[in-house]
Amino acid sequence: MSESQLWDAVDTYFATQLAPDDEALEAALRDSEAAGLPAIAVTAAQGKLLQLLAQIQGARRILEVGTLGGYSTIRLARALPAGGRLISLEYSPRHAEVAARNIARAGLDRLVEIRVGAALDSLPRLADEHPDPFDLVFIDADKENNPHYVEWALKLTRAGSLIIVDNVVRGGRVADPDDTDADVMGTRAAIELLGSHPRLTATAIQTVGAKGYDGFALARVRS
Ligand SMILES: C[S@@+](CC[C@H](N)C(=O)[O-])C[C@H]1O[C@@H](n2cnc3c(N)ncnc32)[C@H](O)[C@@H]1O
Repeated sequence: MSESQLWDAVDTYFATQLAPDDEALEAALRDSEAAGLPAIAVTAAQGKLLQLLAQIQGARRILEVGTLGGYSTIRLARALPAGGRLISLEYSPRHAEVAARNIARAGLDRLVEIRVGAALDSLPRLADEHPDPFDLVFIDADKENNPHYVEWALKLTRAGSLIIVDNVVRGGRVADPDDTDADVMGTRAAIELLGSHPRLTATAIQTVGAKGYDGFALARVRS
């Protein structure tokens, strides 16, 4: 068995025991695949981690950047109490359409709003509405804009809010200062911002699993 097959087998075991997909999550993945969306949603175990983090956080308001087919959106929205709210920003109208159906099937459409467009256009519009602060922000879209998304997350949160940035390892390239790939540079800039910003305290964790070698960063807004 190769290393990645082993990671996959252990992830499947953990997901089966601890984070099994129910009908709505399975259908979300199935319909996303049928609609030709890329298979780049978080894994089952990661989705459950997001749900647990939102629950531990007591999140009532969640902002997501990057909806895809709504798999992570469903996990996050399941952590919300009645009357909670999740706003998810998605560039692709096609992805948003598939996600909206998946979210409705999961019975979460009253809690979730998908806003279509480039997130860097949607975020200032959202800020203009002076929304109540978000308790958790999940950043999982175009990686080159990660530092901008962290900056916007800071504007839209409160002391104690949690900011999660996904896929920060870039196959290990994040540690290479000479790498000029836009996603790597965006991710490095986000990590450096998380580390240097006076209002944030953060860490990042490397992971292995069904999606191979990956990782995420976690930051708490401290003031
Ligand atoms: C990795 S996928 C999100 C996966 C999803 N969070 C999940 O785990 O189920 C990234 C998504 O971000 C969207 N995206 C890419 N660039 C974007 C942008 N500038 N603004 C908003 N969404 C964007 C892509 O269309 C894609 O659907």
